[in-house]
Amino acid sequence: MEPIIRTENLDLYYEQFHALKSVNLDIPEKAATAFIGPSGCGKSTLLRTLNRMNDQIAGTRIEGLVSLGGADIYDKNMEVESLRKRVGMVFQQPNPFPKSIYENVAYGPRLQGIKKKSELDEIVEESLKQAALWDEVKDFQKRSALGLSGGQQQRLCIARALAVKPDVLLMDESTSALDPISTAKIEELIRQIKNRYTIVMVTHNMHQAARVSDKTVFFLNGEVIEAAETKTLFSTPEDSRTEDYISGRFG
Ligand SMILES: Nc1ncnc2c1ncn2[C@@H]1O[C@H](COP(=O)(O)OP(=O)(O)OP(=O)(O)O)[C@@H](O)[C@H]1O
Repeated sequence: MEPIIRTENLDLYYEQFHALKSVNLDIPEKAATAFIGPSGCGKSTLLRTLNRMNDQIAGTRIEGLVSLGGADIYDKNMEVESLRKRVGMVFQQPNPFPKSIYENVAYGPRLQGIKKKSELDEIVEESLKQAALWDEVKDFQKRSALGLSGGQQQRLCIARALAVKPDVLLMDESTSALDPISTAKIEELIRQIKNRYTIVMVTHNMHQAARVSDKTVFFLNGEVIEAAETKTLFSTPEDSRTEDYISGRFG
């Protein structure tokens, strides 16, 4: 699997606190990678470094390299807006705009200058289909997104992220606020789209990582303990700490 994202000797500090310690990691292109590990081990912190969301947290300092398609994303010439277009993000809580279903998805493409209604219609339909929401909302696209269920809102947020055709989709515990049926729908849609997009997901749920990801990365105290093909990591982990974690002995 070809890496699209690479971190080299990546350290991150929140003021004095050393949250990521010399992380060396390859994220394969057009596949799903899951970050697992106990609470506070740095999974979300690393995810946020991949589209520079940590820039917004005062006191954050980064050393080392994060590259996307070979380009250093912390280079002074990197435009953060265009980086975030290429690396989209879906959060734990669904956060649709207080606008119609249609306008939520059309928002990004409009910002990119697409004005033609037929073109926008096509992007909205395709994005809603990819997010497995089209059949449920195609006749109600003018209704407020806030009237959708939590699970539908989360799939709408995924559609909104996909509408700008990102290379990478970051998902930060994107099913943890949802019921099991909504969670299963999102897992299924990840399986459907992961051959077209690079997906990086933080999950507390090891079973979810095993079900949907191709590669799994196990973190402990800000360090990558083990990164391997998901099947290998869950069947024959190399490190005893990985084995203890996946067998439920801690965390
Ligand atoms: N904005 C911040 N300022 C200071 N410390 C922070 C900040 N965000 C996270 N941390 C600390 O960095 C460490 C890693 O946090 P992070 O949220 O990345 O862990 P996580 O593995 O995603 O945890 P969880 O599974 O609970 O979400 C924790 O000790 C956390 O308290």
